[in-house]
Amino acid sequence: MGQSDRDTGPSRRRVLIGLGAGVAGAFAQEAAADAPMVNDAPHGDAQTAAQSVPFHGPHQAGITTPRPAAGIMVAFDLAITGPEDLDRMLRLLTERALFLTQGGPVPERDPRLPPADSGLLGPVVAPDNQTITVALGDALFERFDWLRPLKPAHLQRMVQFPNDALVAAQCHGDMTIQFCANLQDTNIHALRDIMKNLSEFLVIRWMQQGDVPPVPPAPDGSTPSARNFFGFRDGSANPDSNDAALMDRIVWVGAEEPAWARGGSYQAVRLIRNFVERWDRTPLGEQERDFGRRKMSGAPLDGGPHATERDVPDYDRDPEGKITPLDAHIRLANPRRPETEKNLILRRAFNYSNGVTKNGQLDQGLLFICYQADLDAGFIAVQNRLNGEKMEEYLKPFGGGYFFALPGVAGPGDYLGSGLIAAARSL
Ligand SMILES: C=CC1=C(C)c2cc3[nH]c(cc4nc(cc5[nH]c(cc1n2)c(C)c5CCC(=O)O)C(CCC(=O)O)=C4C)c(C)c3C=C
Ligand SMILES: [Fe+2]
Repeated sequence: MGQSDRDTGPSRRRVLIGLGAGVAGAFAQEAAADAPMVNDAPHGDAQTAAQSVPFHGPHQAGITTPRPAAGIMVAFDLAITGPEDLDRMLRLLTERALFLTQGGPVPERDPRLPPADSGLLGPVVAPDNQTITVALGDALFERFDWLRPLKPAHLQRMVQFPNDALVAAQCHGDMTIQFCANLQDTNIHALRDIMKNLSEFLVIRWMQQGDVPPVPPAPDGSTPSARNFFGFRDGSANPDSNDAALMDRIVWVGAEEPAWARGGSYQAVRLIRNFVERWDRTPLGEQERDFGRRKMSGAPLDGGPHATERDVPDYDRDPEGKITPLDAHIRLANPRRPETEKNLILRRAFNYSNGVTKNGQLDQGLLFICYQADLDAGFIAVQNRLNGEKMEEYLKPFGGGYFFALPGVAGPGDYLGSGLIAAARSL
């Protein structure tokens, strides 16, 4: 939807109809015309449509930038043979991502040609908080002799954890693009634009859409975390993404990686089905013990009646797990010991709802995405601690993979992966 489409409201109709009859008739008509009509578009918001996230910088947007309401993770296989193809693909992708994230008018073309744009957002593409985050997979590095020596130190193929039932067609890939925006249509528009403009290079392998329900601010002005499909607040204990020094330590890779990779981050993606029917039949107390938090407030179990999700659990005072079970999700995920500080990860998940399974059950779950500076010490270590958790009874991971999110695009002359291409050419 373009800017002009979003601002069109019922007032135009009121003016037109009000011109016709006598005063009373006109008044009645005006009131009726003011009432919303069945196919009026839901009201867009010009302010949120105009929100844009800077594209240039040392890191890609869409990792530590605030997560908007809609996301799509798309994994591609790439039709490339040599560094020249990869170079052309990445330059073109950068060009499209810059336009799509910053917005602007769609070029007009000779009507005998296909239009330049799908038209989904109208004649002017609004940025709508769009971010486009590009990551490369282990499969791509392993396929080519000219890329293998440049593979980031921790990048590897995702292997099955004990509770997984991985579906081959929904795992791995050469590249992912994470699309995030205020509206899902904005993401779909961006995906279609990229598919059209890079059709010679891209084949979609799998994709998953997801959403985060918008949450009104709390009375004290703070923003509570959104709820996942188990009804629990999700994100409470995420590390502070505004703390640049912390992000340098836990999210962005540094000197231990090949020079081209610095400023990038490891992306772990997991498609995790939630057995929501079974969950909804589980007693509240058991649900709360499984997570280690109160369902309504999100507070840790050892907090008092006024505790909030921002309170920090004190496991030292509960060594036997009498209040927060030792196998509660949050206690396993982050035991809060000095030696587990190195396992911190930045989570950026979305809820997904894919309709109904062949067995007639709701197909809902979590599009789990996290970023870290070290994949082994991050996602893999945390998942290994979670293996066997009580929550597994309600979870079935079936897809995803490990990828490396490229460093940012420094400025107008630069492009995504330029350092990797330069390194490949100098091998
Ligand atoms: C391997 C990493 C993790 C996976 C996979 C994962 C799946 C998963 N999580 C929830 C719901 C919640 N997770 C919460 C906290 C939490 N989860 C992880 C890691 C993984 N979760 C971490 C590191 C943490 C933080 C722990 C801490 O620091 O205390 C919470 C509590 C609220 C919060 O902190 O976000 C919920 C709720 C689901 C439903 C799920 C799979 C579907
Ligand atoms: Fe979790």
